[in-house]
Amino acid sequence: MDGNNLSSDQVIAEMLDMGFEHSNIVEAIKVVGPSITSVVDHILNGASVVSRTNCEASSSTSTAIKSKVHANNGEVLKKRTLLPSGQVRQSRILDHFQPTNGKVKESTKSHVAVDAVGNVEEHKEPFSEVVVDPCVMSGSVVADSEDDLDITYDWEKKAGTILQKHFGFSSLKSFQKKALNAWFAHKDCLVLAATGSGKSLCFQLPALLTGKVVVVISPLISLMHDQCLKLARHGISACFLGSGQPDNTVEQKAMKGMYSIIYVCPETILRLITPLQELAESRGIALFAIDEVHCVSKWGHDFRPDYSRLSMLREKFNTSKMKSLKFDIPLMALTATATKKVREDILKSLCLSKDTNVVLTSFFRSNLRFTVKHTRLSQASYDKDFHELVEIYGRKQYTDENKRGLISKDSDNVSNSDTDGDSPYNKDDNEDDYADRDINVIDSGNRENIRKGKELSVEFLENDIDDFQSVDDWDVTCGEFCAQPPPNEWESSEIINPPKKPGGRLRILKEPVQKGPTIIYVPTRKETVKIANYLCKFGVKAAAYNAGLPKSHLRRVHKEFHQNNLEAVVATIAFGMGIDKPNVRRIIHYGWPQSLEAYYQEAGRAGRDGKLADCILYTNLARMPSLLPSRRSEDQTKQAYIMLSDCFRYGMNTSCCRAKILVEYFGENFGSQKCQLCDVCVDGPPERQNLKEEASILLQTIAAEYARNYSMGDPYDDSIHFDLEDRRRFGERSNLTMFVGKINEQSPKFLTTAILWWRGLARILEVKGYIREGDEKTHVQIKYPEPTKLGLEFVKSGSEQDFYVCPEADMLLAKETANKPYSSFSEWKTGWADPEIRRQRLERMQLKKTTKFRRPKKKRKRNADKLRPDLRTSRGRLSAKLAKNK
Ligand SMILES: Nc1ncnc2c1ncn2[C@@H]1O[C@H](COP(=O)(O)OP(=O)(O)OP(=O)(O)O)[C@@H](O)[C@H]1O
Ligand SMILES: [Mg+2]
Repeated sequence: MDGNNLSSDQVIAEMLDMGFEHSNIVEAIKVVGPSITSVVDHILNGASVVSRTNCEASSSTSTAIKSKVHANNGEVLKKRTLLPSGQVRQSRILDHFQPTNGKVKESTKSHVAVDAVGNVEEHKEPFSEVVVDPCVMSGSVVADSEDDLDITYDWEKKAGTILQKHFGFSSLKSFQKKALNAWFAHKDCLVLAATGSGKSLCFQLPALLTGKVVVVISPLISLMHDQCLKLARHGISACFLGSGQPDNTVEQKAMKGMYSIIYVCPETILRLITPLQELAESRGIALFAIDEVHCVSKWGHDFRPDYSRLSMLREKFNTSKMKSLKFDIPLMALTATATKKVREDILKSLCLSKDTNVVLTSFFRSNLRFTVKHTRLSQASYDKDFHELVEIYGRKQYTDENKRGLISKDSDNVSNSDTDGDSPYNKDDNEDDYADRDINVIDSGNRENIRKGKELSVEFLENDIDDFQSVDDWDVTCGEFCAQPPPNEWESSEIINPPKKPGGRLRILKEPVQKGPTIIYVPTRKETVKIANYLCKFGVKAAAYNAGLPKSHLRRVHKEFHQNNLEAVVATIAFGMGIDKPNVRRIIHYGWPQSLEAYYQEAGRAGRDGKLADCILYTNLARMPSLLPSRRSEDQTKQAYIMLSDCFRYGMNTSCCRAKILVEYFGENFGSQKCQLCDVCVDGPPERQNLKEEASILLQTIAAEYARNYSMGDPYDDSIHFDLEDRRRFGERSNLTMFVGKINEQSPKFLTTAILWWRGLARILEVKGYIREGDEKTHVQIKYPEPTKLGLEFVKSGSEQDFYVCPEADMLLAKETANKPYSSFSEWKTGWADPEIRRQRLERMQLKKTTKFRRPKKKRKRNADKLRPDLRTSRGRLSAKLAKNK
């Protein structure tokens, strides 16, 4: 069967069956072409050059060769000890680093085939994988300990060559070296490093260094797909497995060792344990990498139940389970967003070994400029909030041409005849039927695909959120990205400090960021469409992205975004993890994120080229955030509230560097450092105010209630809380709003101070340890305040103690709006007791009423004209009804 007709694929498969090393086969094919005889000769005879014309051999040679191989295995398979069962013992990582006299084979430029679904096959064309010269390797003595050779130096040198050749980078970052050192020492490793710092390289290099396979567990198909395509660009063979993989031969090929890197979703890997064990015994598995490992933890922001079953990997791929292994196959777990609690959970849930190395780097991203802005988050505020974006992208005119940008219809003009049932956008299945009606994501002319009455409109979407529970939820196999790397990609992709300017980093805040794409994150699907619609109207090339949209649309958005054809993507969290586009200049969160983990993860999509990028959180500071619906246990709900509360406090902060809050949230000590870029660093904190009077009155009111309700025991004892029985006895407890009501009754001075302001003060008192939450439920902010011992002491001290604090954002907002006419519901609620405010408001209401009711009257008249005269009055309608019933 050997001959010129055999494909590289077949030759590799045959020879893997014979027990040859995959890397040796591939290397030999590159020299002698796809012929079993020539490849075997090449390997066995020390790389003697066999010309392609001599490659012909009959298929019968195959069996003969097999026996020859086994007879000669002393040469080729010296480093693979044959087990009694005939299995080949998997070599140690060290075996791949015998001194090679610097001989790392130069190979031709890669020609890696990428198929329609993004799998990258290495055996179709010669490809560039660095392999150790088989002859040198087979003749060398395997060193038993790292001390015998300068192995560390050796792998670093090789890694350097690979890095330069495949990725164009000059050196490894220090955390990458540490992670690789751990892997090299056969140890498990937990890598915690900032978004965009280059964690992927830590697990991609082992495949190239050893010629063995690396298996990467990843939570999203779109993410796996994206990474496979990137690897293709770098000449590395990879594939992804899971429900999103339409080609069912890929799995078989992967299990035969035909790809260097296998991406797989957690659900699928659990099914593949046995074939993977076989793979470990044939080509060998260098490493299991678990990317986005925070998904393991219930306390993280993206819990995925299937991740928690990955402890199976430690159980099934160790030396006691697999006799052919000399060492347990190392596990490498990686994330950019894990708090201390989550880290502990990861170590425990994955059953990582006791001597797991934890590689922890700074989470600080020095080129990200964080800002929080207040807005009402309504359609009415889009003009104010997005005018900058419209200006940046330079098309301010609303034109019909612009209108076609993304989603053809303005939400205001949606025809009610387009019922949900008719809309193609409600049908996720059979999406290809609708491909031609797809949403026009960019302004590329008057495409036929936007048909009258079939366009996407806000009405077609529920006010749904994207909740992330399984790999299929956001399954977007994106097709091929043809994006070329930007010219200086290699140089610019290091995370660097923004350029130093005279005047220091503070000056940079005043500078606009360069032009480049923007991602706007919103909580609901409906808002993605509304805002994208709005931006398109002003000529911004914008697209909506949420898991409810047809997959063909999502694919297009990915593609156009990566090809720099889109200026803004308005997305739910579905467009988050793993987006690695270097030039994203702006991440806008329009509404409260659910946690700081999610926020930092999404913000981490910005500025991955190291250049200055903006991360702006627009939110209504007058409103407390609420939890978006999701499946949660009671414990998880509590945790979700804690995370939401941390996020809320981040937004309310006015005195601490935002980057400091963020990195310290992940357990990093930022010390007295400041980012010098965020709004707080640049604007400075607000003036400190002595709020002793306000603090005293609030504490007194709370303490009075506490003393009244709690008649037994020592009120100064902090351990005493109201239990449920107490509550039953004394009725419902007073919440903060009731306390403020009491203050208003007692002190007219505070009549105009909004509850919004008191809420801020209550948070400050809580942080200072003067009050605590009296409810066993967790709330976004203190709701049922109880005094602590410290608080009661403060009350006792009368007005002796000063109470200097920086007002929080809601307090500033409350003061700012106190003298303005009411503008929002929350402000409307306050101030009615003040006769002057009441008079002004009533006057305004009267005025509004008279103008408002003039128009509808006309309308009613018009409608009335259409009605039969006898039905115009209720009496007429009643008699008509009675007549009908008769
Ligand atoms: N040693 C290096 N030198 C220069 N650039 C590097 C190096 N390693 C990785 N990079 C670049 O860093 C960028 C981000 O890499 P990667 O996607 O692995 O980040 P990540 O840490 O996984 O981020 P995330 O947490 O967001 O997934 C890539 O574009 C990559 O090319
Ligand atoms: Mg990553």
